[in-house]
Amino acid sequence: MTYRIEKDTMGEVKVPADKLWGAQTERSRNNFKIGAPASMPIEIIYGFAYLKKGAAYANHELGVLSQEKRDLIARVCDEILEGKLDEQFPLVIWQTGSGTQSNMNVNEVIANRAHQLAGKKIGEGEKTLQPNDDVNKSQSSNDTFPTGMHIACYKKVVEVTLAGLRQLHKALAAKSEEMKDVVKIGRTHLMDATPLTLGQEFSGYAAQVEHGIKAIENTLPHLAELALGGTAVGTGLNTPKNYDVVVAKHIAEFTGLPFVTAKNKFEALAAHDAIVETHGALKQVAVSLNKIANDIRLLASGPRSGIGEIIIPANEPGSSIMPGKVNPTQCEALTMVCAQVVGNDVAIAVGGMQGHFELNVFKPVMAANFLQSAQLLGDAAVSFDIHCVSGIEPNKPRIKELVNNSLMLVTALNPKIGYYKAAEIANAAHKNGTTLKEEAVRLGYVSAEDFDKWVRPEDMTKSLD
Ligand SMILES: O=C(O)C[C@H](O)C(=O)O
Repeated sequence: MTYRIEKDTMGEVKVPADKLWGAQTERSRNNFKIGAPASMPIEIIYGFAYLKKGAAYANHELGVLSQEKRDLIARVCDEILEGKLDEQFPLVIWQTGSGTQSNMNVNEVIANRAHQLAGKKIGEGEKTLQPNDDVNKSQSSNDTFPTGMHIACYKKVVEVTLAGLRQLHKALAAKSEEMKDVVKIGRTHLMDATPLTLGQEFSGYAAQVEHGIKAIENTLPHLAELALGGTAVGTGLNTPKNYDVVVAKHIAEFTGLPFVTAKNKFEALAAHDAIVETHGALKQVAVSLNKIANDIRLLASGPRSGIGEIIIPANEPGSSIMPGKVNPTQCEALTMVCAQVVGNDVAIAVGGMQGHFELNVFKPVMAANFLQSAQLLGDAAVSFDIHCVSGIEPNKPRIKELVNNSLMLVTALNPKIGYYKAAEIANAAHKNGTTLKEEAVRLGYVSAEDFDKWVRPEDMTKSLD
């Protein structure tokens, strides 16, 4: 491999000649061989591209950066956002907790690429842009990294998570409507209970997802607050007047998202409660989806020896040894995602607890876990819709068999003959292996005609209508 020499305040560093990064990126590559190769999510780098471009525009607008430099920075940021420079960001999550090295990675790449765009060879002649003085002007890692985090996380939640959840919600609501007349036996404590419709059961799932969507949306105003302008400790040292408001305005314009400057920059640097808060809502969604997926796989269990009330799509052979076996694989994938999200929530909570004085230094791990959860939940919701929920069919004969057999239909007799006599009927039917009707008539508590009139599963589902 051929190298060129790059310099920083500590001296000279050999950098692969074909790469755009500089000395500080190379030091980080050498000093943090932890889980390499690159694990810093590219979305964070794209967040940086938005904010560096926004900073260049704000600095120019406020008179501290030339138009020429602004335009060069903006051109490189656009290239980053087009994905043209992805391989120039080789760093890992497990670096400085402020993300300084990733900030410098972006500064160095922008400076070197701008040098090329200015028609020069990297390392030759005076630098067109200085990474710290021009690209990082009016900034610190301490306010840029949280800004990049918020941009990346907000975009991911809106574009992937919420979009996926809305699709799944629609599918569950449609299934609920489609199966609104299918009367089935309810279960509480995993034991037979009174009847309800399959539509009612699925309406509960749809409502859970709807509440999850609202929970996420409720957190977005905090996530929309940007730390940029706080610089090193939140005071805004080395920024022109009004820079925080102007830079947030540019970032909002470039992203098309409602970003605003954080009301309190000290909070925005020292704590990442906004990340904890939105991820808390993602955890709520994971809890809901886990319950829904568990119910669906239990309802579909069998086909001969389980509950078997619904039929889920047979997407692939389930077993390498048992011919003809079909497994609830989408439920399994979804519940694994939920396990990961709940685990990520713990890592994020631990990270969020670690704000020491003016700076939280768990930024990269919090951002990476958040982005993973947001992506997985959105993707899994779509997959669960397409490959499972939309194809669910009720197994009507099995549902009917289980309803008609259920001892808990006896509950309909409570208002007619009282709880004790109804219990006597149920207990006798269970003990003797007979039907409720046989025992009700034999014990002389209800005539056959009244039984047929009073014990009607479909009527037992309607008290909420
Ligand atoms: O990199 C910076 O801008 C600041 C650094 O994180 C520090 O506070 O030491």
